[in-house]
Amino acid sequence: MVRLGGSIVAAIAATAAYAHSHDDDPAQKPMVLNDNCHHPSYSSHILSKSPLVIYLSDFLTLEERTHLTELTKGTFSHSAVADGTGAEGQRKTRTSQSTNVPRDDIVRCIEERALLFQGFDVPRNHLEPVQLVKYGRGERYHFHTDWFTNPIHATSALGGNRLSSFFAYVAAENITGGGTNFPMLDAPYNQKWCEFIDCDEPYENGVTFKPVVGNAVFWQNLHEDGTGDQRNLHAGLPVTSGWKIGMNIWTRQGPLSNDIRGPDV
Ligand SMILES: O=C(O)CCC(=O)C(=O)O
Ligand SMILES: [Fe+2]
Repeated sequence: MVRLGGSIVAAIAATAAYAHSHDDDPAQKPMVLNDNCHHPSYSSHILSKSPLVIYLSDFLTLEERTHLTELTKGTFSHSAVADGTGAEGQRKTRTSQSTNVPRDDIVRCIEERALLFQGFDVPRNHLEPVQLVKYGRGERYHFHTDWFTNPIHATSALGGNRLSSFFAYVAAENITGGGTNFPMLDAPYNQKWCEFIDCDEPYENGVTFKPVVGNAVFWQNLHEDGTGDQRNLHAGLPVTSGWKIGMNIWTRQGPLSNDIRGPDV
């Protein structure tokens, strides 16, 4: 294992439970993509180095966004939250609707982009099914971390915990509100960020990413030793008018079974 910086011992301890061989499992082999998978030339801007948070502009093309929206029409249902608070609690915490996206060529192409962004060492079966989340007026997702605090959701059979998250803005219409707020991040100084971040928020509210369609936020959920990083606590702020659709791509520490990942279509 080659590691740049960080503690090798901690890194080995964190990944040992998820050791994998690239040779025998077809799901670990590089994806075979059709000729239509062209990655857009998106830009990356580091927002925070610790925790690692990177803003990606033009991460999704217009064609991909249209396709994702068409593909999932009529399939949304009330979003689940894995915190064991019971159905009523779930409804209050996360009032959005969500759906898993069938993995066709275009979705595989987006998955490949998310994997390549993370280097060359993340096998594709570490990705959860791509999820879309839709919010109408008044809907929100209260403060949470994407990594699971309850170990029953992070067993090795479930691929361990969520190492990283991409949250992309797929669609929005007449939207006010609906930003993604990270209260523990320091707001950056340069005015150029105001294109992507709500610069009207008071400094003590942290960073609120505006729902700019096509763009995405990437962040690391876990520390090097595999424990959860509380600093990436975040919320989908209430949509005050209009609606938005976002996309989650979550990478687990280890492989997920085909049952969980679902079929290629
Ligand atoms: O809607 C947002 O802005 C954030 C959604 C989110 O954090 C999630 O789905 O885990
Ligand atoms: Fe989240």
